[in-house]
Amino acid sequence: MSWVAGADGPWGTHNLPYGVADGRIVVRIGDQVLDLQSVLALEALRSSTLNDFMALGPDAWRAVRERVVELLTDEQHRETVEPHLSPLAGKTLTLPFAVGDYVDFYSSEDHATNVGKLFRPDSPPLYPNWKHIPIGYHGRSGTVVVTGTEVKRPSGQRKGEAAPVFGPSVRLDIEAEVGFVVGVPSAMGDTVGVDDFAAHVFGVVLVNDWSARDIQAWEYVPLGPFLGKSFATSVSAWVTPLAALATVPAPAQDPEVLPYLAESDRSTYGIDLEVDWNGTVVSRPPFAGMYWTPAQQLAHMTVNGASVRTGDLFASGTVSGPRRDQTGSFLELSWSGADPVKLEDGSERTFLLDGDTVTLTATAPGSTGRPVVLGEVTGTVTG
Ligand SMILES: O=C(O)/C=C/C(=O)CC(=O)CC(=O)O
Ligand SMILES: [Ca+2]
Ligand SMILES: [Mg+2]
Repeated sequence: MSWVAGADGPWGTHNLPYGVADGRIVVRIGDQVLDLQSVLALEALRSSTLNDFMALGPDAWRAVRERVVELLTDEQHRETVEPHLSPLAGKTLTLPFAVGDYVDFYSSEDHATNVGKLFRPDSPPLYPNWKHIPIGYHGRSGTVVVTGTEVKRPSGQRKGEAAPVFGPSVRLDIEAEVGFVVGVPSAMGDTVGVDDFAAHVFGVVLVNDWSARDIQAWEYVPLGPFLGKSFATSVSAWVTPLAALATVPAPAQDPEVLPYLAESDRSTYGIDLEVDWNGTVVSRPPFAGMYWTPAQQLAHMTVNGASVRTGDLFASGTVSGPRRDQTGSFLELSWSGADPVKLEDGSERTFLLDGDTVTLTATAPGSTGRPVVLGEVTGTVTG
């Protein structure tokens, strides 16, 4: 048991996510943060991003985590460590890592099926490739922003009656996703095997991949997502290390995948998300049901010899479950606007209005048996 007040809650020593508060690397414990460079003699922690630390790899990550648990648990360290704890309230949390490349997948069968039906009503919802290849695209890392950053409604082209129309998006949406942060890079020409995920990936963030459906629907043929998604992607301020999370079995795949995607132990994380729209929980997307696992995504992303770098972010794709109240986008939740969502304040919504706030939260089974809370990601839309 930790000597820190509040450590018996969800932010105990079983969790210990990493972040950057007032420009310094910290871990969260209860409602406080521990300044790591003050208590650990590790050069990589003298930084305002996690990148140097993440590049050190699993042995260093494990050693630091074990030492921090010891410092916060063993009463003999209290006197030296306590001065380096301070309240989280009032601190400025910045993007915890310098984002390298950003890739976004499309790995929920339910989401892909729903979007297929809504965007391409005259074709089968899943293309024949979908169960053979983790579909994804390269996004815009320069517009990945930390939770709390306002999101300005994008303008762009959308389909009109006779000619395209230009103006602010009228179908602004969210995508509730789980993001994976690369720590250990790979060399160009090398591949990362499907069983080598934990040797490269440092941790997990929550992601909101804001999406302008009207811009997207007009522009995506034939090359895929572009300006409808590149204006903002929000991530949580806390990176939950993989070590904090328990693994759970991933869904079986049929047909059998190619050997480079075949995992010896097919597992994922039991991350249960909640989507809150202006104070009303409208959806609870279950990550564990995703068809393609993050290990398969990383293997696929590098199978052509493309390297990954420290700070690369790859997101799962919208997390949707089979039920309407488990969908990770408002496109699905409102069935493209046909079925408005009622909020607790009595108002109705289809897509986002200016002033709306969306907050994604999540919990997951933890590696010690205690549940882990992930850092939230929130954003308010401005006109
Ligand atoms: O199927 C399409 O044309 C488009 C799909 C998406 O918008 C999904 C996307 O960005 C990937 C994901 O988040 O699942
Ligand atoms: Ca997405
Ligand atoms: Mg985006």
